[in-house]
Amino acid sequence: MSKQEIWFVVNPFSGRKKNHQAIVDLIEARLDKKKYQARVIPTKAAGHATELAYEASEKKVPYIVAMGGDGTVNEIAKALIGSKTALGIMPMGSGNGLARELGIPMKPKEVIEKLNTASVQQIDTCYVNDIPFFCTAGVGFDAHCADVFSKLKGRGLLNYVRVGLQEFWAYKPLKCSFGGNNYEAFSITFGNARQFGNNAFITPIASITDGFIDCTLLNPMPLWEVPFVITKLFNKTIHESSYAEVYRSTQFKLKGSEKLLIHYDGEPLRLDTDELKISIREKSLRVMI
Ligand SMILES: Nc1ncnc2c1ncn2[C@@H]1O[C@H](COP(=O)(O)OP(=O)(O)OP(=O)(O)O)[C@@H](O)[C@H]1O
Repeated sequence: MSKQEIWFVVNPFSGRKKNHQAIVDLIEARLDKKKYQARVIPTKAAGHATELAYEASEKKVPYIVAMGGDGTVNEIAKALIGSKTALGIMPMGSGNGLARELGIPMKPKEVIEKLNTASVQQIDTCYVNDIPFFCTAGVGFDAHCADVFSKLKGRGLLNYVRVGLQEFWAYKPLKCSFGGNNYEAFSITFGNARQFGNNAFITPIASITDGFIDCTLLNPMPLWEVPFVITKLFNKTIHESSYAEVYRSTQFKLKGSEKLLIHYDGEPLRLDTDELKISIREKSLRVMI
């Protein structure tokens, strides 16, 4: 059997205090050399991973592994939509949403073992306007926190929780019209996958292969209810909360009262429009599992 090319695209700045070189050494030592011919490529700047993924796809490289956090995964995955090149993930970030959703282990040694016997599956891709996302995207409190979080030096779940608690006090609900109703919503999240990352299941009954987008709208809640809602977020029952409204469709539209701040796979972005269209392209991304 001829060897198959596999590229490891490494974001050297991903993760907190991660030893990227030690993981590269582990890949060289443990990746099945009879099966794969590996190439390790560090990114030079934001956006470089997307260029490399387009190049891999054009050159018909069968596999490209994103070695980084959800930002790097998103950069690579968006270039592979509709391509024959399959995405692998070596999780290095703090959320690792898509990796967790696909059952990819968090320990590098176990990831390499899994890559050695990997099969390829096709998953759906969602879009917020024309921006692809693979786990979740949304507006409201989560987008606001993603924006605050992106300006911090510290990463990790603890910092997310800190930002969330700090921002809750001053947060003003999002005025918007959605599904024919006017809302002042705490947050509205669209899920291709079930979780934000960190095993926080915001759309817990979503499936990444069903051709549908799940939506969880959270209505404003008093502070004393927050611990109960957070518990539901982590034990996959937020859809049963009395503050939640859940919807499933192949398309959603939303109109805000000003230019919208969104997050897509945890990356914040201020749009130039007050309108959102969420859509889906079924089974459009090949992933290694
Ligand atoms: N060489 C580079 N120099 C500067 N920025 C880079 C480089 N390579 C990638 N990036 C950018 O770094 C951003 C964050 O990367 P990534 O999500 O992989 O790590 P992370 O922030 O540690 O993970 P998480 O968001 O899960 O905490 C990405 O949006 C990407 O554009």
